[in-house]
Amino acid sequence: MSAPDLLQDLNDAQAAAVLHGDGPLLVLAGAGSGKTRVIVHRIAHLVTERRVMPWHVLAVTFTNKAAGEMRERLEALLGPQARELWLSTFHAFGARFLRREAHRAGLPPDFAIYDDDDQLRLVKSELAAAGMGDDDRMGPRAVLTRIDRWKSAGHLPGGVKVGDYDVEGQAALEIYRRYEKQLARAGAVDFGDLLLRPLELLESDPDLLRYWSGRFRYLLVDEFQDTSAIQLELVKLLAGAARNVCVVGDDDQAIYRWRGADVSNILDFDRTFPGTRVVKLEQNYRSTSRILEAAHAVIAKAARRREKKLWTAQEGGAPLRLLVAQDEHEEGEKVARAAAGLRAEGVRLDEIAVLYRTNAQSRPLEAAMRSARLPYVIVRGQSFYERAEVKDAAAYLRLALNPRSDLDLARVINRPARGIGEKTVERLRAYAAVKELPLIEALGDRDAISELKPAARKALAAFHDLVLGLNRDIGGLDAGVAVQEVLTRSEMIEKFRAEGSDEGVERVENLLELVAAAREFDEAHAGEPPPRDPEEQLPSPVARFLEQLALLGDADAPTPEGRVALMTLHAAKGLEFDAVFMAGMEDGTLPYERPWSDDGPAEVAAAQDEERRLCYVGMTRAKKLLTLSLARRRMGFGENGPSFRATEPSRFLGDLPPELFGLPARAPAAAPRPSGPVIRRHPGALPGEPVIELDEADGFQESRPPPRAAPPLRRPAAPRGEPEIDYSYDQSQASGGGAPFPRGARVVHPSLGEGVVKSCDGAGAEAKVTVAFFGAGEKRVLARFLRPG
Ligand SMILES: Nc1ncnc2c1ncn2[C@@H]1O[C@H](COP(=O)(O)OP(=O)(O)OP(=O)(O)O)[C@@H](O)[C@H]1O
Ligand SMILES: [Mg+2]
Repeated sequence: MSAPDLLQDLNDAQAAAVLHGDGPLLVLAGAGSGKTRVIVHRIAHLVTERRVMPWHVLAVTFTNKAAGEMRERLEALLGPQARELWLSTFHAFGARFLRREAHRAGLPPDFAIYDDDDQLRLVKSELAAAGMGDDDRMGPRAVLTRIDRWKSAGHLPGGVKVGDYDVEGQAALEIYRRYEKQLARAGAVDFGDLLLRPLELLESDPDLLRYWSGRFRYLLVDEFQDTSAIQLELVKLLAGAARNVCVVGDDDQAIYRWRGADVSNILDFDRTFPGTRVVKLEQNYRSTSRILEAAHAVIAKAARRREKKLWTAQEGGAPLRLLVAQDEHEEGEKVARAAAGLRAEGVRLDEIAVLYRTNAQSRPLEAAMRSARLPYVIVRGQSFYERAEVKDAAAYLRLALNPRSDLDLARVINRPARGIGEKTVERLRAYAAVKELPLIEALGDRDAISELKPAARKALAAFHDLVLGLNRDIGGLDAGVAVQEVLTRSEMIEKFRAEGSDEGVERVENLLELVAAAREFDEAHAGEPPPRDPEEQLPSPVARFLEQLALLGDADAPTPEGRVALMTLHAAKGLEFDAVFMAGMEDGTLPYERPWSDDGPAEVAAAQDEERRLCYVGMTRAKKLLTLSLARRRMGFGENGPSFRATEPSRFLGDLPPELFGLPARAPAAAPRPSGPVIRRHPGALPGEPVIELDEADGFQESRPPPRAAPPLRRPAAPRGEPEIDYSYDQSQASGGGAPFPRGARVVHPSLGEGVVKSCDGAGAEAKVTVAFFGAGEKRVLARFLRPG
C-alpha cells in the first residue's frame, strides 16, 4: 500500500497526526472525530512508509474488543504483518510482559490470573483463617477495596503505612500480607499485579528497561483520558529517551475516575512530555447533527471542561425518540419492539446497541429480547464467564496447571457434589495451616485424613487422584481438548445432566459453550507464527486460554454477527452503532445515585459530572438513530426487600431541546392536554432550566398497551432459543477409549477434524497421539478423542 491510499480517507488534521515524525504527540478531540482512526493509520504508515518493524510498535487500547477491532483494521491495511504488532489492553500487555519475564518476577510461566471474584474469595477465606470478624466495616469487600487501592498506588504490604490506632487498617494490612502469600504459593497474580509487577521490574532493572524501551520504538495509546497513575508511569518508562509516544483521547469521555483513572494524565500531557505536538480534530464523522447536538447539550453543563464543539457534514437526521414505559419490563418490551421494527426496516441487528447504566438493568432487557426472539449478546464477559459452573471449570483448569492453588482447590473439592462435607474441608484446612502446606499436599497426607470416616477418606483420595491426573495430562493439550477433559473427568456435565432440571440443562449448555469458546481459541491461534524472540517462551494453550477468560473485562466478549449488543455505558466506550437505545433515563439510574453514601459535596459533584460524561459517551455511540427510554417505576431494593418505586425522568433529558425530538420548540402552554404519561421537569431543576414536556399527543410515541398489574417478582422462564453452537461432539464418544493408532493412520478429531497419525506414546485411552491435522496442523491430543478416519 502506498502513502496516498493511507492518507486519502483523512482530513488535514488527521493526516498531520498520522505523518507526525518522531517525538510526543497528543490528539485531544471529541467523540467520533477519528482519533482511533488516526492511531490505526499512523501504525500502518509507520510500518509501510517508515519501515518500522511491526514488533517495534506497541499500541494500547481500553478493551480487548477495541484491540480486536484495531487488529482487524490493521490486518486489512497491512496483511499478516499486523500479527506481529503488540496490540492489546494495558492489562493484557502486562500479562504478556510477565509471561515473558516470569522468571525475573519469580512466577511460573503458566501463572494464573485472579479476577475480582477470585480476589474476594481469597480475602474471605483469609479473614476466616485469621479469625477476623465479618462485620460491615471489616467485610471482605471493604478489605479488598483497601488492598486494591494499595496496589494501584504501587504499594506492596512492606510499603504500606498504617497508623497504630487504625485498627481496621492494621487488620486489612494483615489480610493483605496473607493474601500476597497465598498468591505467591498459587503462582498467581491479580489484576493489580499485571501492571504493578511489570512496573517494578522495569524500575528496578536498568538493563531490562533498556531492552524493553528499545524494543518498543513507537508507543500509541487510545482513550488516554482514562489511564491511571501506574499506566502513565509505564508509558513514561517504555517511551525511553526516544519519546515516540502518541496518545489520543477526549477529556469529555473520562468515565473511569472511580477506578483510579486520572484525567490530568491527558490534560497535563504536554507537561509530562515537554515539546509535545498537539493536534485537535473538529469534524465528527460518526453521527447526525441532531445526535451531536443532544450530546453537546448534556456535556456542555459539566463543570470544568475544555469547550470543544464538533461539527458534522450529516445535517439533520432522524429525530431522537423517547420511549416511556410503566416499569422496566414494559421498557424492555418497548425497546425490543422498536429494535424489531428497525430490523424490519433493514437495519442489521449488529448495528443496534442497547446501553444501560447498571448491570442489574440487563435482566428485563434480556428477557424482552428473548420473548421477541431477537438474537442478542451481552457484551460483557461476566454474564457468561461469571457463571458458577464456568468458573468451576476454570478452577479445575487452573488446578490442572498448578495443584498448589488452594483457592481453586477449595472451590471445586465438592463440585460436583462428591460427599466431601464442609467439616472435612475445615479439618484439612486446619491441618494445612499448621503444617504450612498447600491443601493438595494435605490431601495426600495420611495423618491429615486418618481420623476421617472411610467414605470421606475415599472421596478425598479420588479427588486427589483427579487433580493430580489432570495436572499430569492437561498441560500440553490444546485448550478445547483440555476443557473437554476437565468436564469429563470431573463429571460436571454428567452430574448436571442427571439433575434433569431446567437449571441443570442451562448449566450443561454453558459448559458446552465454554468448550466451544476454547476450540475457537485454538482455531484462532492455530496458524500463529512462533515468537520471533527465542527467549519468549509460550505458555501452554490452557494458560493462554485462561488468561483470555480472566482478561475478559467489561467490554470483551466477542460480538457475533447478527445480534443486538446489550452492554453497560462503560463498556460502549469507543464503539459505534447505527441505532443506539439508552435505557433507564431516570434520576437515580442515569445519573446514578448510590443509595447509601456519606460522600461530601465535592465528591458528589465530581461523581455527577462523571455521570454526565457517561451520558455523553452513550449518546455519541449512535450514528443515525438515538432512542432514549425510561420506566415510570422501577424495582428497587429497600429495607423490606424488593419493591417498586416511582421514578423521575433523568435531569439529562431536561437538558435536551425538544426540537431534537422533532417537536415544536415550546409546547403551547394553554393547549389542552389529553391524559397520558407526561415527562416533567425534574423537581430539583432550577427555575429557567429547560423543561421537556412530552406526551402521546406529541405523536412520537407508540400506542400503549392497557395498564396492568405489577408483574410478579419471579417471572416464568423465557423460552429457550435454539442452540447456536454445534454440540455435535458427544461425551459418549470419549468414553469408548480408542486404542492407540498406528503411524500413518487416518483419524478424525471432534474439533480438529481429519489428520494423519505421526506418533503415539502411552497405551489405552490415556495415550497421547501426535497428529498432523489437515486444517489445524500438528497437534498432540489424547487417543480417546480420536476415531479412525
Ligand atoms: N476522515 C474520515 N473520513 C471518513 N470517515 C471517517 C474519517 N475519520 C473517521 N471516520 C469514521 O468516523 C467514525 C468515528 O471514528 P473513530 O472511531 O476513529 O473516532 P474516535 O474519535 O476514536 O471516537 P471515540 O471518541 O468515540 O473513540 C468511524 O466510523 C470512522 O471510520
Ligand atoms: Mg476511539
